[in-house]
This record gives sequence, C-alpha cells and structure tokens, in this order.
Amino acid sequence: MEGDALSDAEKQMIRDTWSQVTEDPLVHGIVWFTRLFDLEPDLVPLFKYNGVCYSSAQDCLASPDFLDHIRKVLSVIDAAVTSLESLSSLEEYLTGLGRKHKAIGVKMASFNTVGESLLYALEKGLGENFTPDTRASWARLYAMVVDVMSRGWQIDKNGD
Ligand code: HEM
Repeated sequence: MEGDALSDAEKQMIRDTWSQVTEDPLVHGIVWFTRLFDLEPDLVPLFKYNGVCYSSAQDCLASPDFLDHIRKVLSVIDAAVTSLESLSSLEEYLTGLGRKHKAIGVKMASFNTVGESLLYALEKGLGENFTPDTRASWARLYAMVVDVMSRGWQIDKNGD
C-alpha cells in the first residue's frame, strides 16, 4: 500500500471532507450500509449475532450489534484517514481483517459494492462539497484499503 500514491492535495481533501462527515458519523454509516443492502441484499444474512441472522435489512439496520459493526467500519476508515502519511502501518491489521471477512463468508467482489456505497454516503453527506476530485480521492483511498484487505483472501487460498 503506497501512501504516497495520493497527492498532498488529495490527502487534504480526504481529511477535510472526513472531518465534515464525522461530526455525525453513525448517521452517514447508516446511509452507507442501507445503500449496501439495497444493492446487495444477500449480505444481510452474513450478519449473525448469537447465531441468529436478521430476516430483513431493516431489522439488521436497527440492531445494536449491527450498529456496532458500522462503528467498527468507521473506525477503520478513520484510522486510514489519520494514517494517510503512513498507510503501510495498517497493512498487517488490514490483511488480518480481510482474512476474518473471508472466514465470515464475504466474497471479495462485495467489497466493490461496499466502495460504491461509501461514495454514495459521502455524496449524500457532503452535498455540493462532493466534487469529482473528492470522489476520485476517496475512491483511490478506498481502493488502497481494499487492496490490502484482499491479501487476506489470497493467504487463505494458498493455505497459509
Ligand atoms: C461486505 C460487507 C461486510 C460484511 C458482510 C461484514 C461482516 C462482518 C461480520 C459478520 C463481522 C463479525 C461481527 C461483528 O464484529 O459485528 C465483522 C467484523 C468486522 N468488520 Fe466487517 N463486514 C463488511 C465490511 C466491512 C468493512 C468494509 C470494514 C472496514 C473497512 C469492516 C470492518 C470490520 C471490523 C473492524 C470487524 C471486527 C473484527 C474483529 O473483531 O477483529 N467490515 N464484519
């Protein structure tokens, strides 16, 4: 993961826009995952707490356990934004996170939908501040995070 693949202007744009949405992070996290479940409803049954999965996206989105998952996701993005100058410091953690998601049954391809949904939530949250440059910067940061997480799938495939 090359932190310097983002220009200083892109990094600044990411920091500025993230600080705007993190004034009320959970609201945007809910928009993010609502969109994700609209686009890929088959992801809902992967969220099981105490062995029980939700019968609808609405039930899932209303559950405290699931809201905690949203908080966890937001904290990963927050860590990436805080570490823009040293993204490689997150490599081991993100690869492990990818491996955990593979074990849960998440397909790597679903992370593309997660990315699309993130951009949707940022657009809704930022309004006119969501410029094409902002979109491109976030898409690149997200791609870097997912690129490292994807190694968790490859490691399992090789039996490591
Ligand atoms: C396809 C979308 C996703 C699905 C279906 C999914 C599913 C899950 C499930 C079922 C768990 C275990 C239960 C829990 O902790 O709530 C989990 C844990 C977690 N997820 Fe996800 N997740 C998705 C996307 C993401 C993304 C995009 C991130 C961050 C970039 C993320 C970060 C985490 C973290 C930090 C944990 C806790 C891991 C631990 O306990 O060590 N998830 N995920």
